[in-house]
Amino acid sequence: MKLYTPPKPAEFIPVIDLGPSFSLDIEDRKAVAWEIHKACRDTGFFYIKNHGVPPEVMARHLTLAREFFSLPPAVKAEVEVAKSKCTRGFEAMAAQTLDEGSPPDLKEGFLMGVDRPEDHPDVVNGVPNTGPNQWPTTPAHFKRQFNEYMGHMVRLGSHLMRCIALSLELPESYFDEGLVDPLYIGRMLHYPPHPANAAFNQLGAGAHTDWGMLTLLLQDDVGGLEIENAAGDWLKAPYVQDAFIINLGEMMPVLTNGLYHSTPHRVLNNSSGRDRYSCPTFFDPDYHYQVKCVPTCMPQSGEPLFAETTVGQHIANMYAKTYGRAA
Ligand SMILES: O=C(O)CCC(=O)C(=O)O
Ligand SMILES: [Fe+2]
Repeated sequence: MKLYTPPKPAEFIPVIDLGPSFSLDIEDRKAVAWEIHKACRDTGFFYIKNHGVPPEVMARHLTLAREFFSLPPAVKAEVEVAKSKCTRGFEAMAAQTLDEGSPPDLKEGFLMGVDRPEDHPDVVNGVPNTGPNQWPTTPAHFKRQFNEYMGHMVRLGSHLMRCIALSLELPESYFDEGLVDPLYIGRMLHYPPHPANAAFNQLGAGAHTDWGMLTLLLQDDVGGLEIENAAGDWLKAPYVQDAFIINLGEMMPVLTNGLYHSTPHRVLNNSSGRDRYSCPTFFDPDYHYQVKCVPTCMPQSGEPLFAETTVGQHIANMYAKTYGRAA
């Protein structure tokens, strides 16, 4: 039975100490799962501390983003997404429009994901967004360091999915079958200071919800991320030292019959003269995983609110939609 009902829309984003979730004592793990449960039903956004990723790994990854984006435009263009069949590489400024109807986003980015060689059966069979990554040759350590960071993200994402299973009163291993070969996308983003001549309602990232299961966000101390609470008020999601921000993508309401929220968010770099860098990881079960209502959230009617889908189909639809708009 789930007694908790949010009394009113959140006015702040909780910071959850993930430390006890690594304990051998199930009661410790359940205590963290309960905090996650409340946050997922309320803001759909939370910070995590004591997550096991060393602070120097986080700092180094942000430095890597700064190094990459400061390369000359022609060098970045050598690996532009247009040269990839699976949306990997450099995303030019204003290549994406996250909020339909708004002007394109004032950000540039870099995307990598699960690396599949051209002769992999999924690539041969035309599975969307599947294939090889495109790596820049400078900085020389870019690929190695990015992959190392993603190792941390995959471990943390898998751990969080076990916490989320527990938070839904499911066995902790409930999602494991979809996490043998998870579908991850690592992104780096650069938001210049908001220009005075920006178009009407043009932001760094337009209001949107994320598409997948979990987003694990590393941001620098410039700030600019905002999230919409249930009352429709926009809250700032400021920098919290050594913390990641976790939010839920659109697959989570499907899993939970709407109990857990996929919260709209946006970015505006209103700092005076500082560039903002952020590194989201989109973490999903494997391409073929069926996303459907879990038993503990199934309504009595037996008919959940959302149609089931597969991870891959959903992600492919979203790429087509948001990059198509800017094009
Ligand atoms: O840059 C950020 O803080 C958020 C980026 C974001 O929302 C996204 O890439 O989906
Ligand atoms: Fe997002």
